[in-house]
Formats: sequence, C-alpha cells, structure tokens
Amino acid sequence: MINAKDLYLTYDSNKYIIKRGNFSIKEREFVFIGGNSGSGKSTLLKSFYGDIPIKHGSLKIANQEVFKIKGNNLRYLRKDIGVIFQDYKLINDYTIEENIMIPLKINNYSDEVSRLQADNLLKHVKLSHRKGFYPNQLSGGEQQRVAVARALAHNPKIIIADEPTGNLDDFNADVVWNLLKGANEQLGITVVVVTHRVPKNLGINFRQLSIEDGIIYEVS
Ligand SMILES: Nc1ncnc2c1ncn2[C@@H]1O[C@H](COP(=O)(O)OP(=O)(O)OP(=O)(O)O)[C@@H](O)[C@H]1O
Repeated sequence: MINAKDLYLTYDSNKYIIKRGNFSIKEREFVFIGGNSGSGKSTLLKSFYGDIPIKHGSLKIANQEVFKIKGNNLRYLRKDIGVIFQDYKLINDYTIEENIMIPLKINNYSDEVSRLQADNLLKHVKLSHRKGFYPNQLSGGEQQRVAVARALAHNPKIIIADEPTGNLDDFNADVVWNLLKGANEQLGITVVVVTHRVPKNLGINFRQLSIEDGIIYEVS
C-alpha cells in the first residue's frame, strides 16, 4: 500500500529530514511511527499525501508514484487518504455535519449522498445529537471524533494520523484508538499513526517504525 525506496525529504535542500528511507506498509496493516521531537515524523506523513516541496527516490501510495503527480492531480492521490491531526483542523464556520461532508463534496458526491454519509458517520462516532453544532461548541474529544468521521467519509484506503490523541485525556484517547482500530479491523483500512504514546492493549496486531537522525528503523 505504501512503498518507499531510497526516500529523501527536505524543505530547503540544505539538510535532509528523511534519508535513505526504505520501508513498506502493506494493505490492512496498522503501523505506529515514533521518534524524538523534530526527527521528521510529521514530514514523513506529509509526504504520503504529496505535501513536501523537495523529494528524491520513490514513494508509491496505492500504486501511485507520489513524486510524479503534478498539481491538481494530487486530488486523485488524496481520494485514497484520510488525514487526522492533533489539533483537529475542523472548519469553525461549518457545522460538524458540514465538516464531515467536505471530503465528499471534493470528491463529487451529491449533496444527498454526502449528507446521508455524514449522518451515518455522526451516528458511528456517537455525535448525532450535536449535528448542527459548530466545532467550537464541542469538547476536544468530541472534535477529534468529528475529525475521525471526516477522515473516513470518502471511504479512503489509508488513514494517516499525526498525534491524534496528543490533546486528549486517557478516556478520549481510548475512544479515538477504538475508532481507528475499528476502521482497520472492520473496514480493512490501512492505518499509519505518529504517536509518542502507543496505546496499551490495543487488541490488534501492529508494527512500529521509528525515525532517528533521519533514518527510519523497524522497531517491531
Ligand atoms: N515547513 C517547514 N519548512 C522548513 N523546515 C521544516 C518545516 N516543517 C518542519 N521542518 C523541520 O523539519 C524537521 C522535522 O520536523 P517534523 O515536524 O517532521 O518533526 P516531528 O518528528 O514530527 O516533530 P514533533 O514530534 O515535535 O512534532 C524539524 O527540524 C523542523 O524544524
């Protein structure tokens, strides 16, 4: 699903953030990426959806060579990917239902189908009763559940999450881990998560990678 060969990533060509990256992540795998602050974890995740200015080597996501994709065609890559951030990145001017509809609209789903899908996902993340609320009327844990629903909305093959529980207490972190586990187990979605806190007792098989001095290591 994700294949990197001699992957190099840099923002300004003076210093490579990722060097000689060789790894692969198979369909349906659940993978954690660790490493010290500033080691390049977010940079690596960004490269998965084509958001790095300078890159060398090969990076294939769902059989698409990311580095060959030009401009507007990135939307075809992003069709396969759902992204979750530590700070939720919901749009405050939109209701939570409308937030979940965004990836559906981008991918040309009709209004009717988008609304239906958003409402099903709101039910899935147990927020149907908040449908017309705006993000700033929700707790952090609730906002992250909306972000998970938005990431799932367009039926992606891969979910990429950057410290998805970084702002959450243990209870809300567990809710998010269970949603990601469900996406992996029940929907067969490949999940790649950057985290400092690998959850205990996740209850599924997972693999761990770590980044040190720009080099990606297999931990387990
Ligand atoms: N847009 C950017 N332009 C230039 N340099 C950047 C940019 N974003 C990140 N960097 C640099 O790249 C390096 C890796 O940053 P990155 O955010 O990938 O690390 P990280 O492992 O995710 O860190 P953290 O755990 O603190 O979030 C850092 O030295 C950072 O300063």
